[in-house]
Amino acid sequence: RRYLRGEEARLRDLTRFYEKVLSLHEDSAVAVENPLLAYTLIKRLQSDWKNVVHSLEASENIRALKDGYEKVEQDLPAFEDLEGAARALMRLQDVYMLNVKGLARGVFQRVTGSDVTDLYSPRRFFSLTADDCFQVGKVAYDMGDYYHAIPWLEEAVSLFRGSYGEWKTEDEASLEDALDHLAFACFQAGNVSRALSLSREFLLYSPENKRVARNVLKYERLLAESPHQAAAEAVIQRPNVPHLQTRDAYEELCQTLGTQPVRYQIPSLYCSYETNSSPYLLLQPIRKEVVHLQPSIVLYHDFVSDSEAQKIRELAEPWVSVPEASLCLHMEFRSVSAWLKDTVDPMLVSLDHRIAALTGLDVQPPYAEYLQVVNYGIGGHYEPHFDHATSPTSPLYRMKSGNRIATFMIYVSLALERPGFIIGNRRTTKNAALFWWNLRRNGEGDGDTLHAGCPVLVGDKWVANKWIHEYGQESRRPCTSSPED
Ligand SMILES: O=C(O)CCC(=O)C(=O)O
Ligand SMILES: [Fe+2]
Repeated sequence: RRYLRGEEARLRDLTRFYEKVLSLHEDSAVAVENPLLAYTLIKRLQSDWKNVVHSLEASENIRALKDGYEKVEQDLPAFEDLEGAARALMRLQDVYMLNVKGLARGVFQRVTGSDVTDLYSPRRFFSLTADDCFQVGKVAYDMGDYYHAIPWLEEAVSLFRGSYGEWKTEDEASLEDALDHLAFACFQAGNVSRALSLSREFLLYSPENKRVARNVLKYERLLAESPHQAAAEAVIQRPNVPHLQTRDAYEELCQTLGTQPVRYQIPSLYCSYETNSSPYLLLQPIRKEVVHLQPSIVLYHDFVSDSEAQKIRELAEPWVSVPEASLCLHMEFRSVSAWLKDTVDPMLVSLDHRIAALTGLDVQPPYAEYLQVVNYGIGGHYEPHFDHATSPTSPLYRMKSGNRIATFMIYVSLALERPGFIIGNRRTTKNAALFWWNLRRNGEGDGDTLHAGCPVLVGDKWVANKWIHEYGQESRRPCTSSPED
């Protein structure tokens, strides 16, 4: 703003000078007749113009702009952050089957066959520019991921075509860049005829580009050698990511967001007011919902109040919202966590009491970990995992209190509109807590407790984990030798 103000003032001053000169030259005969005018004409030509032309104001203005930028530059997102944010968009696109065309236009639609579902309707409409789309495509392109690169570059090409000739200073790319990248991505994906037509279009704008001209010849030769390529509709696979076996189930759960509970059909899934025979809960039982049997998963509704949930966030915020952990760190796979020791606030002690009363377990350190508060940003997720250690060398054993026997997870907030966690076919609600056993009674990990946090589509999401360990629970949850138990 300061730069613009400076430049506007400079241009105003130049305009004033120019108009003054114009008006003095309106009647050129008078200029030489009046000695004052004659003097100022000579002065103008000798000195005024020189001062105007050699004025340093323009360069001083731009220098100040650059200096100001350089001062904050190291605090600005780095290229990795941009890559991370682009990958976060691509993850949302995959997991929620969002249509790229729609995303670029600002709508979050899942298109499956003839079904169109709106997953999120922003309060304020916002769409992407050609250059925005190009950058997402370029991140995928640079990783050799043509599956994602192609639809984003296609959007970029079509938007650049629509605004051809309107150069924007902030843009990194142009129609030519987008055509060039898209052509190569299509070639890599096996669609030679498409690569050819895009490269020809490129040459219309930059006929002197030798590299692309050579590519055109190469594509023409390839097509002449095997004409069937012309009709080949390339189907590229999504690049492999870890957890391939579980990925389909994970994504399907994230997409369907759970269906209605089926407890009507299964009487053993019931609701109750839970006191667990604890005097602590006698006057204020907690609403318990058994959501799954094997493994046993229990949901405690309104386990925390709104003000407790708010307090948990406030206590964790200084750790998760340090400047460098802002939006950049939160986007993509990132989640940021804080460990809250009981001494930090008396509310944490009362949460511990409530957890102990409900579960009947000892949650004093070292039998349980400090409360871990996790904040996920947009695209933030937690891939399918176990909470318990699956290897004897796991750092979890450093507490010398055994493995994580159970998880008590509190939903401090849900991502706006999109719940982030689904148990089987059921989704959780804010302020609720989930409890499940990670280990069987014989101490072995329960392979059926594999779980995940779906990518956050909108806003951010907070959860708090209390991990309870094996030691200290010997008489509270006695072991058996039966592997079924
Ligand atoms: O955030 C979620 O929904 C799941 C978190 C989780 O599983 C964990 O923190 O271990
Ligand atoms: Fe977990």
